[in-house]
Amino acid sequence: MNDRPEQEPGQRPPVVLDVAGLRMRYGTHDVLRDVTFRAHRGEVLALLGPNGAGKTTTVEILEGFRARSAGRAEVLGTDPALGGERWRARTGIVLQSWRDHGKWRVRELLAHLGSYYAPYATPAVARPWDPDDLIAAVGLTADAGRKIRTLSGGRRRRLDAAIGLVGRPEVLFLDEPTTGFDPEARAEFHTLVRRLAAEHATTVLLTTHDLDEADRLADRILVLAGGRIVADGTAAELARRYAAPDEVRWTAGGRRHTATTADSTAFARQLFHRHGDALGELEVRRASLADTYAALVRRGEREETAR
Ligand SMILES: Nc1ncnc2c1ncn2[C@@H]1O[C@H](COP(=O)(O)OP(=O)(O)OP(=O)(O)O)[C@@H](O)[C@H]1O
Repeated sequence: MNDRPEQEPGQRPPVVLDVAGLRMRYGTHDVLRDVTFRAHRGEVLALLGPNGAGKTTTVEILEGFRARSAGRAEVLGTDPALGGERWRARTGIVLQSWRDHGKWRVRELLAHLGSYYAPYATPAVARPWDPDDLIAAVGLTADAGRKIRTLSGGRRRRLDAAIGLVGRPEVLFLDEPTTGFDPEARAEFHTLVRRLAAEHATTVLLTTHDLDEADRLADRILVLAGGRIVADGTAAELARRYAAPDEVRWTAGGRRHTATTADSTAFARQLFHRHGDALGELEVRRASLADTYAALVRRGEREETAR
């Protein structure tokens, strides 16, 4: 089913996640100081940050599982701290792993959980997702009749994803969704998430440590460091806006040299000019997205310490 709504050309889809000045204090420690971002319908956002940056905390606040200390948070136009059953039925969560229900069979569990969502079906969104269609969408058809405790770790994670999707959520929260996936399962999962966004206009917020995953999957990357969003944009925008310097290496006069520069072409030109034939082993290493990310995190953490 394709439930992506008709949209006037040039019209921006509605805001689904709206977070402003979000703060979270644990004891005397401010984990989130001032987190501000928005997501529109059908957008996939990756929240990237080092260990302990507060990614899970942010997601849990938006899921309504954690009370914030201050600031504004709205999910589908509702404050998650006040969201009732009807609101919850429109959100989906993929938790780290579904440990219970080991004796249940895959299809049986999805049909059972799905039945809770039936009262929340609307003319625009049929709920729940048909179990067999959902099982096919996450690539578990061959395992539909198996008991959950006999599934491999990667297959369990696919089931976790199916559990998060069974109510056909309009917004989906994924906390490190592909941890433990093999490369093939990861690629299939990426395809599934992109399809949800493209065909069903599902808004997705996922946390990850994997820059490559964020780059492949997300329309926008948010970097959380020092309690703030220190960068917000596509991978290409981040690389352009916050590019870490290039590294240039060369030998001259029998010695090896290394320098960093924002303009490696101009730098190399100067080296040729200065050393002529004495210049050797010239290497230019362009800053990668990983370098840009590392530089952003360092800057965010430095700014936090300086406050
Ligand atoms: N209930 C709690 N009480 C006190 N401190 C907490 C609580 N939950 C989380 N923290 C602290 O808040 C900080 C952020 O934790 P959080 O799990 O949100 O980070 P994260 O970015 O998701 O980290 P990771 O990448 O390691 O999963 C950490 O220092 C953590 O120890």
